[in-house]
Amino acid sequence: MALPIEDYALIGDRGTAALVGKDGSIDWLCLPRFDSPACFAALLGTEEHGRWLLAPAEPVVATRRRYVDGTALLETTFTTADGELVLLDVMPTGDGRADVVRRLTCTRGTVRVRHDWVVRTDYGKVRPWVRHEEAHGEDVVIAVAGPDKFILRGPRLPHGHHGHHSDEFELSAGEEATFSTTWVRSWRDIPEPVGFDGPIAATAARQRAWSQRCPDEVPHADMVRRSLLTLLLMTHAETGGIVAAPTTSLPEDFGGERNWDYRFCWLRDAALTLESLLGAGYDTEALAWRGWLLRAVAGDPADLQIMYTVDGGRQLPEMELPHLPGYADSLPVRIGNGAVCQRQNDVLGEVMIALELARQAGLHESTNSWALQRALVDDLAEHWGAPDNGLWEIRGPQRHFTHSRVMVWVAFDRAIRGVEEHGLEGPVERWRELRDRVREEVLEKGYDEERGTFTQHYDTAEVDASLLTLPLVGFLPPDDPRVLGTIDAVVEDLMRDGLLLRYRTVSGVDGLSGDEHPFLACSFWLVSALAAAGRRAEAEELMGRLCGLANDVGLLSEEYDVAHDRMAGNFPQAFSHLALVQAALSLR
Ligand SMILES: OC[C@H]1O[C@H](O[C@H]2O[C@H](CO)[C@@H](O)[C@H](O)[C@H]2O)[C@H](O)[C@@H](O)[C@@H]1O
Repeated sequence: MALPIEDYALIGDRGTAALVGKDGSIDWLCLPRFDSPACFAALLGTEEHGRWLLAPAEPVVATRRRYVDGTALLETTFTTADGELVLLDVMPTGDGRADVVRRLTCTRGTVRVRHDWVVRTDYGKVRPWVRHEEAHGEDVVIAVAGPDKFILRGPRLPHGHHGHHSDEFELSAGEEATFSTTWVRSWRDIPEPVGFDGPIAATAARQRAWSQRCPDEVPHADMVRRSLLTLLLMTHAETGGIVAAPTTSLPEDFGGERNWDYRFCWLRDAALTLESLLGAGYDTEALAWRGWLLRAVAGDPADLQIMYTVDGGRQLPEMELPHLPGYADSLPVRIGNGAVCQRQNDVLGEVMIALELARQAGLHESTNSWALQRALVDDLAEHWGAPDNGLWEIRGPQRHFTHSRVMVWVAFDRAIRGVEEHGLEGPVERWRELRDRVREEVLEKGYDEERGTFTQHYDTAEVDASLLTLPLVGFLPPDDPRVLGTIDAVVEDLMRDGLLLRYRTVSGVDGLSGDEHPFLACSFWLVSALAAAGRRAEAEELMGRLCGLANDVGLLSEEYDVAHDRMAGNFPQAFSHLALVQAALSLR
């Protein structure tokens, strides 16, 4: 059975990523790309669905974990009655290969080690054909199924028994053993061994250089650095696409149906990630993402999707995997995401903010990029009044969501700034007229005079945590009474155990059964809104609490179940980490 979500840590090579449990088991890995079928899927089932365990065979009395300073090299230290074993987990980056390298070092006494290599392709469904073979002068274990070939190397290889490759051996103080799993297409030759010291040192150096660029004076600098590094691991190195999370179907509601696949690039999440990176001074990364964006959305603006695959592909049909029992019996397990077909009118506003910030940071606006923005804004000018599914991707009837409409205002506003402040060309008069019209409409239909708050959509008295972003995007000043009233109403209606829900599910707006837990990004938005409104002490207190919810290696999931003190939803989630960075910057 899978561990609590917070007991996992992330390793990755910027093509894909794995979740390593505190127990030394890799329970989630999709190779070679984030959205490839998993070969280790125990996270959503049992060890029969694939995992790779290296850990003491004897009872463990204590486990400590950390990332090696400023890197994503994961070090897990197990203490047993007879000794201490350190496990270093790494996925080397920058070499175009797909390897997971695991080094065991016994640092004290003697430790008996358990090794269990269970490869199951197609998300735990298919048992590959496994054999021992000699390659490049050494014995290896090879697992082949369809298009995939996995090669296990190490000083002592496990033997097959009932579909598991298992072994036990002893390590004494000063001894070490390094194992690797390499993925290649099944028709390719077995590659050379990955090596250890060179690739690992190069990976560590690249990651450390990235972390060190984060300014020291940012509040909660360690958490911000870890967040930025986590966002880097979720950015596909070759294409610049940023996935929302490396997992699918970690539940928002334990035992419920709110299980979604996040291994794709949302324009919203990616744009917000970029905003955080630019805010923290990581300017050049904007170029890679802009390149991804221009390729993904190229074509008729009417065909714009709200999400794409990491290479900009448009097909991500949602389907269920009935062979998987789900994390904590949360069914269905889904792959693909039906929200791809939704209308979400906020998205262009988020994209326009990110591109405007890139301009402000001095990144040259290419003719192609601005022409694309103009075309997208012109298309929005035709359809901005349509109801939509909103940023929460509700599956109930479409509505006139206030946040979406404000983000339409933002799209026109940032297009106008392109002309006014950066000398770009466009129909600025028309955009100004539209911007004013949208604003008037929002103030008239999206504001509840009686309660003194903005509302979730035009036909409700409910509020929504997304309304906290209104001052952050410049729609109204942060100390405007309507903003202050909205902060109070959101806190009054949506605060649960000190954290914010996105909205009240009992209103039925999302068309789903069950409930969900507080959404961490919303709680970080509250920090930013409070800080902007001058309520600094409250903002700092909440920020401290939120940072304290991160797991022992500084990672956050999408939601937090305060009553049971556990993480919920996909993990780690870009939305939570990028909002953490933005909140920290707002406290600067
Ligand atoms: O809660 C229902 C929706 O949940 C997912 O969407 C959420 O995650 C997205 C990626 O981080 C984010 O962009 C969005 O704002 C969130 O609501 C899921 O992807 C949807 O299919 C689902 O309807």
